[in-house]
Amino acid sequence: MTYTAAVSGATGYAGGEVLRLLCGHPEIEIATVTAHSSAGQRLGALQPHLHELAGREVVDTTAENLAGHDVVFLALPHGQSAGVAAQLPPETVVVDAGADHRLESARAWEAFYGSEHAGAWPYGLPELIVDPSGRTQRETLPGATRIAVPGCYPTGSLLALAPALAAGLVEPRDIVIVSASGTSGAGKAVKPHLLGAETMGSMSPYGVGGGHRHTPEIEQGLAWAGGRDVSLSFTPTLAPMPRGILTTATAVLRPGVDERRVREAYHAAYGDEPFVHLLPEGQWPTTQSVLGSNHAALQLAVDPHAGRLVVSSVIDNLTKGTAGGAVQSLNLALGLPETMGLGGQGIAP
Ligand SMILES: NC(=O)C1=CN([C@@H]2O[C@H](COP(=O)(O)OP(=O)(O)OC[C@H]3O[C@@H](n4cnc5c(N)ncnc54)[C@H](OP(=O)(O)O)[C@@H]3O)[C@@H](O)[C@H]2O)C=CC1
Ligand SMILES: CC(=O)N[C@@H](CCC(=O)OP(=O)(O)O)C(=O)O
Repeated sequence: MTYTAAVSGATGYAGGEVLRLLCGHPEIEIATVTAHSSAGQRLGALQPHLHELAGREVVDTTAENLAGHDVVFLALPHGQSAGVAAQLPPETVVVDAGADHRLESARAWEAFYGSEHAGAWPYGLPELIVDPSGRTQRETLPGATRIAVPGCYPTGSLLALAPALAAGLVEPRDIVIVSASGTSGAGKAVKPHLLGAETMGSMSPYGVGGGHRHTPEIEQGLAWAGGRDVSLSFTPTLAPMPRGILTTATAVLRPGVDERRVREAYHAAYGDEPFVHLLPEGQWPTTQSVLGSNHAALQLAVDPHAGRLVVSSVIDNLTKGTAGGAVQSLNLALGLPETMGLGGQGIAP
């Protein structure tokens, strides 16, 4: 059976990546592409890399234009998805790349986003361990008709630390996470600090001091993984590259835990995963190796001097960090093979 899909935010970075992946998905037919200010234009003028779809007309993001599809992807600015989704029938599978339905805590939502909480949906990170028996979200997504795709930094951070927390190898408090992201993470809308002249050959932190809105989302996911009372310091940085996120996460080791035990836990968590790879010992991940693919690569070490576990992960913020994660979760929701349409490898050099 082929499913019809509408993709909203089709002219943006996240929507464009959803479309790129759907062009290679054998069971999804792209029926409608929507946006807002660019409605009426041809997609080829705005997403010139999507050759197959160049002639498609972009229409406005309205409930009428999104109606009648089996699947609707939302890749809209924060706060825009909830209103649109509420107008879609419950049987339509809605996959939201935005943040509107990621957080269970209304308090955290209001504190970090400053608007009314629209309620949480099933969270779309299939590899995430959600209870002490080691169950993953793979068991919770089949049949879901609403999916909240994780933020890009939370994807890299949760993949880095969830196995250690789930196995009780590290303390849930005093976690430190630093991530470097390519500038596409900020979207296409023009922002003065993201102009090429400002970002080329330069790196800078932002959202420093616990202010970034992904902090509660990472805490939530790590708490599901087994942390409870998780507290962390998260610092994002902008890196002079279009795509990719390198996350380095450290956590205090519980007494007596050595690197062999940690490595065993990560092998157990990810050994059979199609998209998450613990690299051979001594090989550290590079963002280049995952660009354009739905893969994540990790490496870990124990720092005996600091008594900390150090894990580095890499993802492509637009693929595993958004559109690839969205398609992976959609496949599970529809009962399709999880990897369908996601066969792409990284690109090099
Ligand atoms: N970039 C990334 O790496 C990631 C992004 N996301 C999330 O995906 C969503 C989209 O982000 P991104 O693609 O980067 O942003 P962009 O700025 O690149 O794209 C935004 C898209 O939304 C459309 N849009 C803007 N305002 C409205 C509106 N009022 N109604 C309908 N459509 C509107 C734009 O269309 P038009 O230009 O025609 O107005 C455009 O298609 C965000 O929620 C973001 O947080 C999630 C993870 C990672
Ligand atoms: C480099 C950069 O600016 N990145 C974005 C995060 C992108 C992402 O995952 O965003 P959502 O939670 O908005 O979906 C930021 O820090 O705001």
